[in-house]
Amino acid sequence: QPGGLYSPGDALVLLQVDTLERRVLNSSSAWLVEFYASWCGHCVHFAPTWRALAADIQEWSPAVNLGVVNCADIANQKACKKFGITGFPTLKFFKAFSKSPEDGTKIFHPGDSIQNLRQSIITNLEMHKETWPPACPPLEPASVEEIRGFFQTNNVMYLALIFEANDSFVGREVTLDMLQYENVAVRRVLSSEEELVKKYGVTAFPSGFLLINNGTFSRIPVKMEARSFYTYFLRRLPGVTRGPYAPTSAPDTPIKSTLTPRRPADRSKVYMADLESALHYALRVEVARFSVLTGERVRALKDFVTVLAKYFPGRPFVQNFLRSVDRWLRNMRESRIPYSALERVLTNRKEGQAPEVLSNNMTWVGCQGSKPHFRGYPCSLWTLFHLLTVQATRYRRLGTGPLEVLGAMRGYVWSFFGCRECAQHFEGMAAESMDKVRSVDKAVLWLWSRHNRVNARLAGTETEDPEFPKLQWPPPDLCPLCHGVVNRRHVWDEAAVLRFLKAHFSPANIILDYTEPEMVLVVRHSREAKEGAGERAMGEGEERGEAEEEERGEAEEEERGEAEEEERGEAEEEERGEAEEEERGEAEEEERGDNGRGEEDEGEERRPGEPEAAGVGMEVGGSERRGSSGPRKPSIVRMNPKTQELEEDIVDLDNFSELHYKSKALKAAAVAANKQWRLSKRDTIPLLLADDSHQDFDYAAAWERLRRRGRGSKQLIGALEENEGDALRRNHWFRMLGVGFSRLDLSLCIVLYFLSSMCLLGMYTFFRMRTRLRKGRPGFPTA
Ligand SMILES: Cc1cc2nc3c(=O)[nH]c(=O)nc-3n(C[C@H](O)[C@H](O)[C@H](O)COP(=O)(O)OP(=O)(O)OC[C@H]3O[C@@H](n4cnc5c(N)ncnc54)[C@H](O)[C@@H]3O)c2cc1C
Repeated sequence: QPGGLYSPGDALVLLQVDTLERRVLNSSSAWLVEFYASWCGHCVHFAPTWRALAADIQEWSPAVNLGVVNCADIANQKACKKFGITGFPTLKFFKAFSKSPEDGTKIFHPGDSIQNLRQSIITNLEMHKETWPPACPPLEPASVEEIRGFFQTNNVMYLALIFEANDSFVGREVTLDMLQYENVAVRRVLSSEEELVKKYGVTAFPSGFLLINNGTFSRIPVKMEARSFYTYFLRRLPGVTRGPYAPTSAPDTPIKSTLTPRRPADRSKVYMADLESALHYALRVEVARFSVLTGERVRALKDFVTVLAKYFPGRPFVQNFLRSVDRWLRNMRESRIPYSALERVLTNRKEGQAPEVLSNNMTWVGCQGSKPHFRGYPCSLWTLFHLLTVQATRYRRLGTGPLEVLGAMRGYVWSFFGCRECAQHFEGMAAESMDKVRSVDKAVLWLWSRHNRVNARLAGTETEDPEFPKLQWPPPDLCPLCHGVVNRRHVWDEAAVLRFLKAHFSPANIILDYTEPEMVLVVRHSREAKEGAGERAMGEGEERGEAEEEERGEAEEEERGEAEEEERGEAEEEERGEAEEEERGEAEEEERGDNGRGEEDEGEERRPGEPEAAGVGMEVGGSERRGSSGPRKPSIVRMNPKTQELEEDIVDLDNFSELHYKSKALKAAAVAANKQWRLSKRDTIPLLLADDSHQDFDYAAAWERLRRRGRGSKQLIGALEENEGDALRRNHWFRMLGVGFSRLDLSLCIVLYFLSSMCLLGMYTFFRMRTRLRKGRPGFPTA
């Protein structure tokens, strides 16, 4: 499993999307499957136990198999959803010959002890009623009659009897341990079976007796009356051999493993790639685990998306995306939202003058771990929420109170965060003190201090990436002023910490390295959306369980989604956009006022996503952004100077992409205007400005550079040409008439033609009448 916690060397079956159902359902053995997410700290913590359990019961495999599925692997996402997995780790037991994913029953693993888990497997095996796994020996206690006629009905040399109390598992464990061995059988006998106890003179429980088919018997001579001693003794008996069963440790399909190259990252920066990956994972993977969102989850999602739409300082098309999802959710009055309906909104579809796109790539940069299972999503989620708490201090007027962002985080973590034990820990901290937070500044500090508590708890555990030790943060090299010593004890200077957090989690400190350029995203996602629509249509036929949801979702989507998007959407966008703009403007003014008074040493305030000046106590941002205002030279990629050299190509490609896309956007705007779509001044002016500023850009040369760049670029070029081709095909009718003719132009021509004809006809009639009148006059008598 690429990036997973387990490897082919472990004694368990690594299941993937293509093997999960095939292996687990309709199997002649039972299965216990761990569904995990490689980024989940508790899964990392649990992995050694699961691995050890697999090794411990490896010999039970003809009766019960142990498997694992990494649900963090996007390829497995749908399969995990189908199996009803909403949190990690989840253990599900599937009886032999289970028919559907819903047949799995959750197994709780109190204390994560191997013994508890082993016993739990036995208890579940015993639940088989009609369809007992063929390779599993009987586990129920033996009776006097069965023992009496045992050698007549069973062709074995030995019968081992384990005398034990009713609640002991030793007998059943030894039975399963020996199931692959021939010429020997094992039965447990309860201490309450008096006749047998008396017959063999049993005085201690547990104790083992060996009966041979020649009628003799003796006590099993072991140092300790325990499972491993019995098993060891029985496996070495003369004539006892291992049967033809082979342990199932090899996976069906070869493991594809792609090593992700290490991306150089600067610890003093925040990376947009991490933040966008967090958004994608949170909205399209974590939320997607629930086929239907109800009650608390609906509220939690709405709150989360609202704070994102308000405060996330993203690239414009990401902000558009978030606002559009927020608008859709706010218009949803029902307390029940099928994910299939939400999914359509979360799929990037909107192109044109205001693209709404969120990448579905997961690229970790500042959150990249030394191994794939370290860091990643949880790291990016912390980063996202720190950023949001800081952004909320900048736009106080937009906020609804000091708990707005923290409350949204609490709701999100509780309702959706896949690491369920992490969610419980966080909820514990929130319940303890979150409601005591009285200001947005205090909210920033509350999250910082609680995160440090988590860091302290996890330091030195197996979830810690050795290359990124869990320190109390920020360390002195990042913020010397944050640290002090009083009475030889370390103390935090909270005012300095707050200033540092505000600078660190500010838009100016966000680096765009490794983000996908806008145009690449738009082209790729529109293609994926089309493919996705096709797949969904096919999938609906197959996935009967989900059919109802899908249908309802589609109907709702059709009724609501499209109507809302098209009818209400535009009007609301304008209204709300303008209202928020105003509010932001006011907030900014106010904040500027505050800054003028010198309360916060933060420099000029800006709207989310706009550049800002350097913060305090650290090097923030690149020089090209500092203090810039008005139209800037187009550069959507702000490279970290350290990686600039390495990534020269990416800058070039990104610049090209942006410029090309903007020119396309301008064309789209013209088409939109012709279609009589509403384009406000606010929309068109930046587009015109953008295009003017790019007039000297040589597209032909850029295309050529792309072409020369070989295989990697071919896909992109293909996609661009395909997209371009689509547009051309759509417009060919107009192109035949010549550039610049639109439907509106043609209609105006026809109307003018009609009016001028009418005018000529009128004039003709008028002159004709006058001539007639004149001709008739001489006939009249003159005075
Ligand atoms: C809500 C929540 C609860 C969690 N609970 C658990 C749990 O109970 N058990 C478990 O094993 N894992 C838990 N995790 C995961 C764990 O906290 C880490 O996120 C994960 O181990 C990755 O660690 P990391 O080294 O990338 O740094 P993280 O702790 O994820 O930090 C990410 C980045 O934030 C910055 N940072 C670090 N500390 C602070 C701070 N105090 N204030 C501001 N910024 C900071 C640093 O730049 C750091 O690189 C939880 C995650 C979340 C989001």
